[in-house]
Amino acid sequence: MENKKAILVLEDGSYFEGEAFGRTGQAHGEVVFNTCMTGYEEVLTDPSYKGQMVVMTYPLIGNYGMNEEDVESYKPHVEGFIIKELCDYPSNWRCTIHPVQYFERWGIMGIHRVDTRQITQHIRNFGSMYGVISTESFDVQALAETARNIGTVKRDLVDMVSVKKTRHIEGPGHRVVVMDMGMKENIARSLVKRGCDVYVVPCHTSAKEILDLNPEGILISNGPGDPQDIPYAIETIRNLIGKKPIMGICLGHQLLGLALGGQTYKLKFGHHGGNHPVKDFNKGRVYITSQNHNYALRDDFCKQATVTHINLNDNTVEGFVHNEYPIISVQYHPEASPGPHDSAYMFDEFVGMMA
Ligand SMILES: NC(=O)CC[C@H](N)C(=O)O
Repeated sequence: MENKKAILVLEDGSYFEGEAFGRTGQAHGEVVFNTCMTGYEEVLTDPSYKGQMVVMTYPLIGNYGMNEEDVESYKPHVEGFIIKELCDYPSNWRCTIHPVQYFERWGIMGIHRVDTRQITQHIRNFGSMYGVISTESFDVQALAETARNIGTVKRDLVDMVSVKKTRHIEGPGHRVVVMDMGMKENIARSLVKRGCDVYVVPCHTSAKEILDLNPEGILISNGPGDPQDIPYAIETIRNLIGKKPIMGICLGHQLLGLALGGQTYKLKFGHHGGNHPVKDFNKGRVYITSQNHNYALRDDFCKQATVTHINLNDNTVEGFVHNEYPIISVQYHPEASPGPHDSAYMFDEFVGMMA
């Protein structure tokens, strides 16, 4: 692999020099760190990372290559990938493409041979921040200025990753409409595995159009960005509450909370990884969960719902149920991918609500 110099500059002026892989030029986004030890294919292709550059804390990435089955979307969505060491010679019987070729094919910028522990500690201490990866300019002050400006540009990230037209995955069981806010494919797979007849609809679909599909349940998916930036989705969900069983996952969970009158806030550096302990009060058990979010619901979020799950690391809200209607919602990822499968029971509960 050709050794081309690259630099990562954060908005506060701190910088890290390393080597480029994939596309060259410049890439920018919010820099977050992910603590998964495996699962880089799922991380790269999770649409919730739109607008973000991910630092992997695990030091060796790419050792099992890439394949077409473990992805969460047909293409990568990270804006940039920041790693300690990219494996030159991946080895796995399922590997169909080398990570470097994958990055080149999709025009994604990567930087490796940087001290990912130092970057992670910096973000832990000072919070997630915007950053720029560059192979063409090494002017730290100018790049830091560019990074600071990124945060001020508002974009509808959800609209950028949601399906453009309704997708139908036929099944013999309950009809579920998934509001696609940036759905990870394993949500669809988890429903299909349970026999559901799945309609994945674009984020701008109205409540009436959703109800016209005659669903037995509605699932609001994960997705990128700040939930408060998409008032149209909150309005749609408000018009669905009480009409059908609903399940919210991650961004979907935050939007449901907002539709019920709750409030969201931004965490210092978010939860991104496959090792977050969550207590389920109803079951009296602790599950290790897969997580990827920067925002959270306040714990006093509304009177109509009850908090059912909390994160044991920082006591933030991880799930709730509605006090009157069949609505369940979790901040973490019951579909895992990557991460532990402890929480797949949430999909069984959703199917149970529809039965
Ligand atoms: N994975 C998700 O759905 C993330 C939700 C939201 N974008 C957040 O960062 O909190």
